[in-house]
Amino acid sequence: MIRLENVSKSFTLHNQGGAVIPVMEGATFDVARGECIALTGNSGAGKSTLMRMIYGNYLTASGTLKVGDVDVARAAPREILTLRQHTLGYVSQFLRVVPRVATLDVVADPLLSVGVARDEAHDRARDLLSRLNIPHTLWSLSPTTFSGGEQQRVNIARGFAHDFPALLLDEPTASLDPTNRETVMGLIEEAKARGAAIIGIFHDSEARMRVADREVNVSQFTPRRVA
Ligand SMILES: Nc1ncnc2c1ncn2[C@@H]1O[C@H](COP(=O)(O)OP(=O)(O)OP(=O)(O)O)[C@@H](O)[C@H]1O
Repeated sequence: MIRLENVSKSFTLHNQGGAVIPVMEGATFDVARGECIALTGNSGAGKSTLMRMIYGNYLTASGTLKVGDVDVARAAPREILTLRQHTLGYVSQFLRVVPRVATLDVVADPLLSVGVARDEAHDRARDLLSRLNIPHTLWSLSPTTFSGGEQQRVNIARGFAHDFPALLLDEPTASLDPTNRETVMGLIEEAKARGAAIIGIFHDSEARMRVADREVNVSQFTPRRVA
């Protein structure tokens, strides 16, 4: 479902004399449907960079980076938007809060945008918000004023609302209490069971061992720096 072949990337620091910093070289691996792989490696190895490349936030210098049939390394912006709408979900650590939109609509939005009927989308959103222990009284309010933990859980609910065939998870259990952590582990296991291909960064090693089928150590793709 997700296939990387010889993917490389460098950053050009325009404000520092155009210095070019290679950060990724020859990244090659794939993720099958129903499989979860964990990106590991030292701090600075390039885990977040790789996730952002797969999501199309960072340009890929060379190689192929396929999600389904789409080569993200070469796709036009419009194709990437369609991919994000239908195929590739991303649960980041923080919610990008849209002012004045009710929490229920924030969570239902990914479903509404792929044409799911309003009632069905709201039922799914209610179910997720209940499972993630967001009090009923908050559902009609914008999450703007919610606590950090509540915003994180709203973000997770939104990320799991649509059954994306491929999912990127950036520290999905970070700073959750044990009950909510368990719920998120359950959501990941359900996504795997329905056939989602998942790539995650899990600093929580227990979570990683439980849900990941394999680890891919990104340090092997970090270019060697010549001293
Ligand atoms: N926007 C950017 N501009 C320039 N360099 C960057 C940029 N983003 C990341 N880097 C560099 O790319 C390398 C990889 O960073 P990245 O954040 O992907 O590592 P990581 O493995 O996710 O680390 P951590 O576990 O600490 O989050 C680092 O050397 C970092 O300085």
